[in-house]
Amino acid sequence: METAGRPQDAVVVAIDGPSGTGKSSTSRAVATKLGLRFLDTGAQYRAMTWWMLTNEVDVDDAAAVALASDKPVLVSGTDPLNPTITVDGVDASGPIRTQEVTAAVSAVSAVPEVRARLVELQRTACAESAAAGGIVVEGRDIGTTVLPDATLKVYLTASAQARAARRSGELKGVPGAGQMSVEATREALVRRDAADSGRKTSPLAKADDAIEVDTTELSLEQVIEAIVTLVDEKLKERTTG
Ligand SMILES: Nc1ncnc2c1ncn2[C@@H]1O[C@H](COP(=O)(O)OP(=O)(O)O)[C@@H](O)[C@H]1O
Ligand SMILES: Nc1ccn([C@@H]2O[C@H](COP(=O)(O)OP(=O)(O)O)[C@@H](O)[C@H]2O)c(=O)n1
Repeated sequence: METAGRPQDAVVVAIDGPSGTGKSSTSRAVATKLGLRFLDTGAQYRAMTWWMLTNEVDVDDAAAVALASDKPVLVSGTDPLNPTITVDGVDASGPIRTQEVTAAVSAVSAVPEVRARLVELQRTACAESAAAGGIVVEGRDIGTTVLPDATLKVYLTASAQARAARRSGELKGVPGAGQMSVEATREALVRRDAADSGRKTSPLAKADDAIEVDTTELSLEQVIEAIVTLVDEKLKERTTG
């Protein structure tokens, strides 16, 4: 019997965790290795935030953000080798990584109307990926809210110091991202994690059935291997019932 492409056979991997734990890099690599699609939901919240800033919506005015939240047309390309994001047809992959967007994104992502809109896009991307075998989706609330029936849920952690060192190393190569010391980067990411964990709607949280992986002492390659192994184990459980 032909089973490929059936939604119930698709592999859905949810990867959540705070900033700099390695969600994007590991998710892309896992999706590439397993031949799955890839979705960076943080990029969508960043794109929404960029649109608000560009259109002079006060990001601290939740009512104004809510009112504008259905205006931007966001499109995410889910090829892990070339993930893309456009806003109103314009490539937003560069502008969404600036410090201005990073500083404003937690306020925008706390607005329930923004979340409702983006969660719908995320579930649609997941449903569309079934024909390709499935998807790796990364963010803050994928296992708890967006895809509670995911095949595998992983919650990545790492010490704040390790995360800050990784992030500030990475930002050195991004034009327009601005330069910050490791200490300033650490303070900014701890502040953002607190805002993301403390919001009312769908906060950053580990799902009860997520497997926690502390990446502080692991190389990127080790984290990728660990997650591929966890997916394999889940698929074996499926076939053995
Ligand atoms: N296990 C790891 N060890 C060392 N560096 C890592 C590890 N995982 C990710 N990185 C690096 O840390 C930076 C942030 O990773 P990223 O995947 O963007 O994290 P997140 O999506 O959780 O914010 C990137 O430069 C990435 O290459
Ligand atoms: N599923 C998600 C993903 C991101 N976000 C928000 O989007 C922001 C940016 O996410 P990101 O994944 O690009 O953050 P980094 O850790 O990569 O800098 C987060 O700080 C959250 O405020 C969210 O609320 N829910």
